[in-house]
Amino acid sequence: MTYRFADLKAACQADWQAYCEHDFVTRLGAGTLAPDAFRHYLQQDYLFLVHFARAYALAAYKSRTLAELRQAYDALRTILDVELDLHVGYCHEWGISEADLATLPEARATLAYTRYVLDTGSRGDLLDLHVALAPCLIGYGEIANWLNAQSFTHHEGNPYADWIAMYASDEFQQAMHAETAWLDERLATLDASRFDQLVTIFRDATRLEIDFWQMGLDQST
Ligand SMILES: Cc1ncc(CN)c(N)n1
Repeated sequence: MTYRFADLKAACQADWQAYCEHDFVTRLGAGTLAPDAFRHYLQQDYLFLVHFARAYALAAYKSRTLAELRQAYDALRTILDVELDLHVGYCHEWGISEADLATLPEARATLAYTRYVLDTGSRGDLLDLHVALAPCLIGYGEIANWLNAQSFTHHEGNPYADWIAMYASDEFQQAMHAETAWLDERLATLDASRFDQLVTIFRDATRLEIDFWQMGLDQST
């Protein structure tokens, strides 16, 4: 059998759907999410993105070729210069200053997810690390597309419209497609036992994304 990224999702179908169609997501689309829940999510997501950037620094360290090194470098630069910059600006609009962000305590869901990704990358190889990062990069792109296709999603006057637009943007969508293509190429060479190892990583990371949404909804720390 020749594996593709779609096979990872199919192996974790229920978890993937619970992540992509979580209540936090549907309320974002409908514009009914409690502002305090979104604010809490934004704060924790800042911490998440800092560790996400570190994960790409780890990807650089794990690289074996110049192409892999460049891929990690480009991703790290995009997170720092685009996603984190946009995020800090977005936090500002929601009344959260950079000084607040610098002193935030880390919620347990943030700690669990980010350290899981870093640990998976530390003990495994570059593919393990990319699979642990896939729910993040590919998931948010799919979520934005799914929201844009739902009749309950409001674009006019929705306070979360900018957030959806950020992940539906050409830049983010291109990064998502490039990552899917990279994974398709790597997964195609694997045997069943290696693929099963990666399913475990992908499922764990997807479940940790679900917990991250829930942390936002519950405003848990
Ligand atoms: C928790 C989480 N997962 C994914 C993304 C998209 N990079 C994000 N900003 N935050």
